[in-house]
Amino acid sequence: ELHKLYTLVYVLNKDKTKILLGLKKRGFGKGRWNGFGGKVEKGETIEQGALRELKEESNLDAKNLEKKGVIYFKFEGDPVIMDVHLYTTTDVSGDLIETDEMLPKWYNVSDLPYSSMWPDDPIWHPWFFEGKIFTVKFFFKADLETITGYKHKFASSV
Ligand SMILES: CN1CCN(c2cc(NC3CC3)nc(N)n2)CC1
Repeated sequence: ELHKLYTLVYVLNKDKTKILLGLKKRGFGKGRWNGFGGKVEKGETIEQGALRELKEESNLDAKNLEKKGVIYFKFEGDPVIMDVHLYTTTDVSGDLIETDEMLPKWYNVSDLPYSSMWPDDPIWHPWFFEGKIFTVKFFFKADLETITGYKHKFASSV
């Protein structure tokens, strides 16, 4: 099928009590808090794309990224599936800045602003915070709000 590759990077503090989110200021997902990421471009690996987007959107350099999963999104009436490759890191350098794309803010992982996040987040976040490696496929209505179903698998690697 038709798949378009995207990345999503969550930066956590060393004791994993806090997570860095960004408020998307324009484009797809404008007005929602999310991790950092974007499209994977020709000529780069998915991981290189994740590092590039983190740097572009937050000015942070991740020393290494841990692959945590792949989230597939199918939207009613759209044949193209979004493959969102999920990474995490606790090892970043550089000065966090607000960019044209993102307003950054550290959140307690116990108190995330789910009403201003994508509706799928509360479904897969528990698996992510439990350190599981997973794939999940969401079926959305065209309104980008209504989830008509999802199917997930736990994996040893993705
Ligand atoms: C480059 N970005 C990364 C993040 N991403 C999404 C999407 C998403 N839900 C889909 C219904 C839209 N949920 C989260 N948490 N992130 C879209 C592409």
